[in-house]
Amino acid sequence: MRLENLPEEFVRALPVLEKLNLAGFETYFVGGCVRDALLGRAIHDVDIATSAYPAEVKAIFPKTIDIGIEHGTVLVLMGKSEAEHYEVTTFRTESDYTDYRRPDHVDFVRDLREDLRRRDFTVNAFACGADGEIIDLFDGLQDLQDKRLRAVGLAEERFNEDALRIMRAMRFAAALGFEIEPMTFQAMMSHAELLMKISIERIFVELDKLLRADGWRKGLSVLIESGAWQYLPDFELAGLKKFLTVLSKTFQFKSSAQAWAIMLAQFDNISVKKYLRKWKVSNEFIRDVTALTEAHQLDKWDLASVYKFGLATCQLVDDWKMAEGLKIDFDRTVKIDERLQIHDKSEIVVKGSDLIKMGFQAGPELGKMLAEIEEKIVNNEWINKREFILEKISTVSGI
Ligand SMILES: Nc1ccn([C@@H]2O[C@H](COP(=O)(O)OP(=O)(O)OP(=O)(O)O)[C@@H](O)[C@H]2O)c(=O)n1
Repeated sequence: MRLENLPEEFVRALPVLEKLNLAGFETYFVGGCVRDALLGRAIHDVDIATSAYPAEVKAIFPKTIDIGIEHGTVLVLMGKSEAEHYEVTTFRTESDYTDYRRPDHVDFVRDLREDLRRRDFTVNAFACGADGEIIDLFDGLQDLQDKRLRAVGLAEERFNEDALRIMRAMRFAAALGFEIEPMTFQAMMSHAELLMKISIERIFVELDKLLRADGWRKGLSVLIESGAWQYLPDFELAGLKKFLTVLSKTFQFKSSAQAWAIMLAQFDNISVKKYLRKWKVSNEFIRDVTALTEAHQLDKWDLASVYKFGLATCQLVDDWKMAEGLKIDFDRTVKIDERLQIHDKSEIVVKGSDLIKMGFQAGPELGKMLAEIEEKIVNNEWINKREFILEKISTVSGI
């Protein structure tokens, strides 16, 4: 089968393939980009695989960067400004995964088949030549047509090599709307425990992508049915099942923080902060999820709460509450935000130094005064104008 119209991302990368081909090396587009091209989906990264060894790739292109040379990957810089760059990886086999996540070493090979057979799923194991010809050694095209996710070769072997693939399977089921082929699913169940060997950061990335996918309910159902949920930090079966039922049928998460906040809201008695620390996510992410969780507990927005959480967070909470079946007045939230004179402390025209000049002592009293000014401005009791505020302060404090 031939891809008649190469996607624009492939066309741009063609000079890389052509140069390598001309030098006598077999070279293909591989992996997820070919899958997405066949499905007509957006292409994120264009991955290129070649029979040329890294030193040979480097000899062909004037500008390269060694980004993972021990794994056979060289970054090739193209175009006038070198703005375009492509990962070019030598065909390789990987041997002995004693830790279930990283190969003990990789061997470079000249044979494309060797490279493709170590890949996770048949729909991720295509190669596509410069002419658009699809190489499909494992019946991936049939699986693509039947919307089936199937491991390449023996599923147990693929999951033993890298247990993260168990999470990838449910993520692809969610993103592509595919069913997981029974033998592959069996192997997911029997190997789920290996997820404990995988770094929590990598698992987070997959679970997060799953939640952001159109078919997140399907992905979560696979997480539950495969038993894999038991190997994620303190996951609760009852909470997960509830999560599948509390939102309107067609609901899609608008941000990762929103997805995690809603999921964790279904778990009994957890501290969001403590819980997310186990996932080793950034402080910023913890802050975002905590804010959504807190804001969700409020009944109605007012000037102070819209100021505290910010319009974007309030709108995500409105969206969440609507999905829970509540009647929401989205305009009201915007209008409250529009009535705010400031959206951040830094916008207050009077500073601590002004108060010190007026005779205030630096210290807790000054802090209290500044907080009071902020509160009065937020509630529109005071105008955020210098003379107005200074006048008010001298009246209040008698200075
Ligand atoms: N644990 C993994 C990760 C990746 N791959 C192979 O490497 C390719 C590229 O991996 P990656 O970029 O992580 O995923 P994609 O399949 O490209 O999907 P996406 O870009 O949507 O994440 C995959 O298609 C697959 O062939 C694999 O076999 N096993």
